[in-house]
Amino acid sequence: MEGEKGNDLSKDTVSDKRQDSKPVILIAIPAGRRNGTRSCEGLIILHVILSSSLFCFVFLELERILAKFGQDAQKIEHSVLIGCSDQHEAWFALDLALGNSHSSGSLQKSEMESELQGAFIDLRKALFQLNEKDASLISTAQALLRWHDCHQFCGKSGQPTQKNVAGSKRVCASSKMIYYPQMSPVVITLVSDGTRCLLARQSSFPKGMYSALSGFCDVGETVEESVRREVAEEVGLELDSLQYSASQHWSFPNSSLMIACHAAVRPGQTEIQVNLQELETAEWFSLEEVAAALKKKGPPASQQDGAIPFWLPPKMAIAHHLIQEWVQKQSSSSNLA
Ligand SMILES: NC(=O)C1=CN([C@@H]2O[C@H](COP(=O)(O)OP(=O)(O)OC[C@H]3O[C@@H](n4cnc5c(N)ncnc54)[C@H](O)[C@@H]3O)[C@@H](O)[C@H]2O)C=CC1
Ligand SMILES: [Mg+2]
Repeated sequence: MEGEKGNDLSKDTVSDKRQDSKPVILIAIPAGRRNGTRSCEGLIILHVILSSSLFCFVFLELERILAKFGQDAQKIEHSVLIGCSDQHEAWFALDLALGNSHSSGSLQKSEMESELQGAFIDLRKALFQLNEKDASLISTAQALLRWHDCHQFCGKSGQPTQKNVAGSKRVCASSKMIYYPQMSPVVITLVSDGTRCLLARQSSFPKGMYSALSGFCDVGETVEESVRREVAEEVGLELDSLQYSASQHWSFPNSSLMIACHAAVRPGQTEIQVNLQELETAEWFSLEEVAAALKKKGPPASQQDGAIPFWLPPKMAIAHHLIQEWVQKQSSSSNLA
């Protein structure tokens, strides 16, 4: 799919531009998994075609499909604006609310798949297959749709809230409260001692995968304070310096703004105390080890003794970007020496 999201198309006026030919991306959030808690992680499924690009429908086609499955075309009003093309063609996303074979009155996943001649796949897997632009659209779509699903009632009056047409907010007519989609800021930090970098594993990570240290920002903290606290909490290190690198929207567990930083400890102050409540392990790795791991694509096969060699997060994760940046910086400074 071509085009940028975030073009100059006002979210509140886009309703007038929504016409029959506008594309819609279909998303299915299974019933029982719609509560927005950590257990939702990785369970959202999306429709992607095998050629690794997003599969979109125009409204008329979608109306026909919904009618075929006995669904009201009004369901399309639940769609949310997720971006637009260079030609100012608006893109919307719709949660199909698919049921399983035991739920009645909802669209059935398998029947929908045969009608669409495609397959719903896990969000994490979809993100691996798509290009950067499409992956970003899909994660925006999932985050917005899940936010709407979890904010149908006003926290003050208890009354139902109403979505605006674009889906950029919800309003309570009774209390006049306006709710906007939320993101949680998360810091992710690659700590270096000058020659090695510190990588850690959480028990929930795939076997053998190590990443940079991460953690949610607390209310009232600056990014710098969060980085220093998280590193101290998770591995007991005091940081000497830190530097911002990049940021990324991340769909898991809900909607996070990942803020990536490089950090350094003073030489000789490298002894770590791993907080085993948060991490499974943390270790210092040399440039050679990290550079070799970066060259591997995806999880390596297990060795004869069953052990999985150390590997790093995939390209689409900001952790990968941080690690790659560190390797480049270290390699160029060792070439200069
Ligand atoms: N894109 C990437 O490269 C990476 C992304 N991440 C993401 O960063 C997130 C945070 O990293 P962790 O080390 O797990 O954080 P963490 O070290 O702060 O620990 C997670 C715990 O923080 C608590 N918490 C506080 N505020 C929360 C909030 N707003 N939402 C959910 N839980 C909250 C919960 O008890 C949760 O179990 C992960 O869920 C992961 O998906 C982590 C590493 C790499
Ligand atoms: Mg953490």
